[in-house]
Amino acid sequence: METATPFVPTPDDAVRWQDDRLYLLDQRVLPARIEVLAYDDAAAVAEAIRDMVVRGAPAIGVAAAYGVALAGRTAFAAAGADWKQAIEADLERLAGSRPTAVNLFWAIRRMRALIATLDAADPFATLLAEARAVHEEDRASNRRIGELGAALITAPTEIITHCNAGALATGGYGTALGVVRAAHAAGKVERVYADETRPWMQGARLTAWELMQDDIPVTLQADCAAASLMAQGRVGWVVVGADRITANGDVANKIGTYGLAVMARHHGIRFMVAAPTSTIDMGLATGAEIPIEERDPAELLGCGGNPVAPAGCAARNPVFDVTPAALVDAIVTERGVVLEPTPERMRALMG
Ligand SMILES: CSC[C@@H](O)[C@@H](O)C(=O)COP(=O)(O)O
Repeated sequence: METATPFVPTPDDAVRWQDDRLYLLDQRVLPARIEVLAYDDAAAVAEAIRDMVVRGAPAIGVAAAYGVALAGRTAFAAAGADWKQAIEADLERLAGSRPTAVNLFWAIRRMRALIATLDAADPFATLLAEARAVHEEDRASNRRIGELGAALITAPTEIITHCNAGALATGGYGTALGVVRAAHAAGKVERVYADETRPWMQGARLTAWELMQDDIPVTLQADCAAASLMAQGRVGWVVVGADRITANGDVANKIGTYGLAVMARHHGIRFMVAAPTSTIDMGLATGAEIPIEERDPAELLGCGGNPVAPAGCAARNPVFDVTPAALVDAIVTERGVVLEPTPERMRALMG
């Protein structure tokens, strides 16, 4: 992996295949630096997912699909006709990179299903075409999610969003921010409040950056400022993305989302989850079964390299939480909208 500048990236280029290489916009250093890293092998892509060079559930899935294509290229170069055995270690590496976003496992399963149909010939072109399809389909899904989500917003209003569920977090356009983009184009967004999203600051570093590039009015707030803003009565919707939605409509998303949903219900504010169906895991009955990633407490104990807590202080750093379906007003997918999700309504959506 190396730093490369073959193009000037926009938020829609967080993941890009070009010149037979995978390029990832390094989300760890935004917005201070706009840097693109180049990847030629799956092990490095798995590391990029773990280290959050690329993050956000759909973007992780898209990057993993390209990672499988790279793995196929490496496996055929090393083992020729025996490439199917040789590719396994890389598939495991990719699957082990992060535990919560189900799009990762969805993408690997889709690539595996294709692998099962292939013969001993060089698989690279076929795997790459599938990865490109995963990428294109995600972009198209987000456009549709944007339209459907914006249609639910019936009057101009202020919106709170949490973390970053924008172009950067997807194959392009965004899920929650796709809804915001479409609603803004329709004149329905008076202002977006971006929670800063401790400890990784996706709201401050990524969402504020994306929305400012689109000239969508955005105000950054500390996570703990959301309740007092809601009490002022101008916010009509909370719009967030998801990392995994279970068969009953429970939603895992960035830590702090659950609290926002509780506060939104208290204030009579509606709560929208925007996500492609690749984020829905019908194999899990409820959110209690979702593996929640715990990251290094160092992410919490320091900020930008500066300590913010006493040395030796114990800390917990779960990076996702589960919002119960009962607090969700709408799940918006490319296949349609589920209002007040129940197992029956989720089954009807997923067929
Ligand atoms: C469209 S992205 C949806 C979610 O993946 C997003 O809200 C989120 O929680 C991202 O978490 P991250 O830890 O930055 O990968």
